[in-house]
Amino acid sequence: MSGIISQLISRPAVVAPAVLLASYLIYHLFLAPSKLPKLPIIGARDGEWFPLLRARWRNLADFKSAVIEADTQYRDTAVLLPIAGAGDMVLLPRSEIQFVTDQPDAVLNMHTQVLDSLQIDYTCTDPSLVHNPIHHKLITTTLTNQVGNLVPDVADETAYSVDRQWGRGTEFHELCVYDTMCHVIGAVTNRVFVGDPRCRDPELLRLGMHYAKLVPVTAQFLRLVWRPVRPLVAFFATIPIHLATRRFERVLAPEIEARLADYDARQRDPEGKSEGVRNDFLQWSIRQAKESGDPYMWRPATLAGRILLLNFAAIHTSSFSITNAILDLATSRQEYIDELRAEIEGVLAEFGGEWNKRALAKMQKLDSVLRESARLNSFVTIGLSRRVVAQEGLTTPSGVKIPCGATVTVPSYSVLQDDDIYPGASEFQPFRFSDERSDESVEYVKRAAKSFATTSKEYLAFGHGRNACPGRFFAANELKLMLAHIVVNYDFEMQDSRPANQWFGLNRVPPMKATIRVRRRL
Ligand code: HEM
Repeated sequence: MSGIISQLISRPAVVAPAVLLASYLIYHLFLAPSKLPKLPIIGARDGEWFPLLRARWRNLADFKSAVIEADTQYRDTAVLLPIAGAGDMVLLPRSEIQFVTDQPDAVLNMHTQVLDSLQIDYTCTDPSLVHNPIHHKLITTTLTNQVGNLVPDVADETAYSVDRQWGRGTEFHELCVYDTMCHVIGAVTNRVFVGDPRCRDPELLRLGMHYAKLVPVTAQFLRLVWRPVRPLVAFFATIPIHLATRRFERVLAPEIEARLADYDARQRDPEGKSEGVRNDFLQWSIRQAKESGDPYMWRPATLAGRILLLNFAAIHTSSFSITNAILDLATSRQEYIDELRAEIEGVLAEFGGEWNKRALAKMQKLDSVLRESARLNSFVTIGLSRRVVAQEGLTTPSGVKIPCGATVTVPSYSVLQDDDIYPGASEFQPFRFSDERSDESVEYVKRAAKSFATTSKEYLAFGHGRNACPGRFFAANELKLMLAHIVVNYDFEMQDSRPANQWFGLNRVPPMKATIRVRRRL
């Protein structure tokens, strides 16, 4: 064996490329001059070798400490936040949050950042769907406008699905909050995406959840792989994603084909009956695709691919939010639950027992519980991550020059946990925002700005500015209906302490194995 090795290293044809490769790696890993500004490096230790490299891995392994170090030591200055796989980001101070949201897309670009952080060209079976995300327009326009009309469907699916997951037994029984709520969110959200009965197809739901888990994990792994070999590694690493996508397309194909045939028949006979036309995302997508005149847009695979992307954007975010809210309530005080229940039952009685948009808007305590829980537990730890795309770079108000290609971000976690902004910030105060909204000494516009879906530079759970989450108005209504159904129909066995959230790379997620004991109310 040692003979073969010594033969190999004596051959110039082997040694020369090996030396070249090693030199390339050493140069790029350790010696290449950084184009980034000279700023304090979060996670680096005084006097140590290769501070940037070590900080990258240290920060990835313990991101909470990185975020806290940035906040406690450099609250008012920009710092370098190196993270293995995510690059060396420039974390701007909170005083520059508005500056970030004010920048046009031609200077700071969210889309370019998303393409890279999710490794879309590898992880998406048809990347053109993300490069041309026409479904976003439907979220901000049709979905948001239809939130009121969708309330009966969402309420119906919520009742069906929660009862299936949590049961109707009147004795206390234990269940895993995250697992059960993931199913509920999957079914209710897909009721709005693809309608009834497809939203109850267990295979469709399983694939939606599976895909939503696979994409971020695979993207995180790929970002750690050296760029020149990434296409090869991605070819194998993304096989499960592509299989899940193809299966999802197959499950949804019969529905899409039937609807396309129906759409064409209606177009041929515009005088014909219009009843029976669905009011869900798939139907809006078909109309949008047909109106575009581009047959690629109405291929069943394209339409199904867009629904799968929506599952990715909606399922985890919403499941985390509702899991957190339930855990917060079940580990708070019975009086809070009684007060919340009284509000829901009172308002519902005013509206003749019928769920509608106006009734939901009146339930300000319910809204406050969700906003407070999202504040306390937001999965967004650093936010508004945007790529500098202006060739000349970006100069911040404090004079830091950031080159084209770098990524800027802001300290969401630290802002959402700040005692000066939210007194007693580490506590769950369910009616924090409804109390502020009922303070009539404050002008109306300011009070209304405390509703769940309203973003600000101090409330970043949905991002902020032009690129803030477009699905947040729908999500807020869906989660309110869901929590209301649970609070009115189930009792919690109160727990003394809340299981802690976990940090998973850059994100903070609820304790996914946490259980509670519930019973159906008589
Ligand atoms: C409680 C649930 C949700 C939370 C906490 C949440 C949070 C977020 C956040 C933080 C962003 C990034 C914003 C930024 O960087 O400025 C985002 C983007 C996005 N969200 Fe949500 N989201 C939720 C539900 C939904 C739902 C239900 C949908 C779809 C119906 C959706 C669709 C999207 C899309 C498409 C984007 C990307 C926007 C873009 O690329 O411009 N989200 N969301």
